[in-house]
Amino acid sequence: MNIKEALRIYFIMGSNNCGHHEPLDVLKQAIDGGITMFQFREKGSGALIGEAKKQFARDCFRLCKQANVPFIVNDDVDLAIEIGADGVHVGQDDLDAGIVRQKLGQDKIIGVSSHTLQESKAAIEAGADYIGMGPVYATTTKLDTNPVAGTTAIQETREHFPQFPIVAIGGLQADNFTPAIEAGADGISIISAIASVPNPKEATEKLVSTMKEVINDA
Ligand SMILES: Cc1ncsc1CCOP(=O)(O)O
Ligand SMILES: C=C1C=NC(C(F)(F)F)=NC1=N
Ligand SMILES: [Mg+2]
Repeated sequence: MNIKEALRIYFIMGSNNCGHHEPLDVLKQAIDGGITMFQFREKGSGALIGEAKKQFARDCFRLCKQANVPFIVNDDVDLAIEIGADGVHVGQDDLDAGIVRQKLGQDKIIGVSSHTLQESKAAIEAGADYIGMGPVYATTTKLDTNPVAGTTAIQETREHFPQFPIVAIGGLQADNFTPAIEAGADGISIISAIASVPNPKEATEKLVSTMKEVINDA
């Protein structure tokens, strides 16, 4: 699969991000609306744990599999291995990407959060398949984000790594993500602009159509 195309509209969700609908209904609507990849990110206040988390992950994975949408697990490498996920996303304070690669093998997707050129270099050398950079704008979805970064770090990493897959994250909406793409991101990752709106399908369709205007092969 072409990772850059998978990064175009990368939906991230946990049960506590869903405002108006049952989580599985939100994911179904996002898939119907045209998301290109999904990250299962069950963390923060009220997050499911243990068997309930595992079952929710399996239910999300089933919806993604039926639609050929790659399914990535945030942080929890053991859960990813247990359910046969397509990959894992780790942050700077999680397992090193090199160790994750040893555990997952070559044919899985490994994403790493990066905030600086230095962190991007380290992630790329460790064998990451993509990096997530942000937060581009202010967000209340993740309470312990780094300071709002704008698109500078994306631009700097793009200048040093012209072809490496980069996805932007943080406060992204249909009406504000274009600068991140112009700075060099291959796609956008979204939580609240899809998960917490009254009509997730419609919101996703708007993101997809806007992305097509910005990237003509999207
Ligand atoms: C997980 C994460 N990492 C940096 S910002 C963020 C939250 C993005 O959520 P939203 O798309 O609702 O701003
Ligand atoms: C903190 C995060 C930063 N970036 C990404 C992604 F968009 F997938 F790269 N996911 C996260 N959970
Ligand atoms: Mg993490």
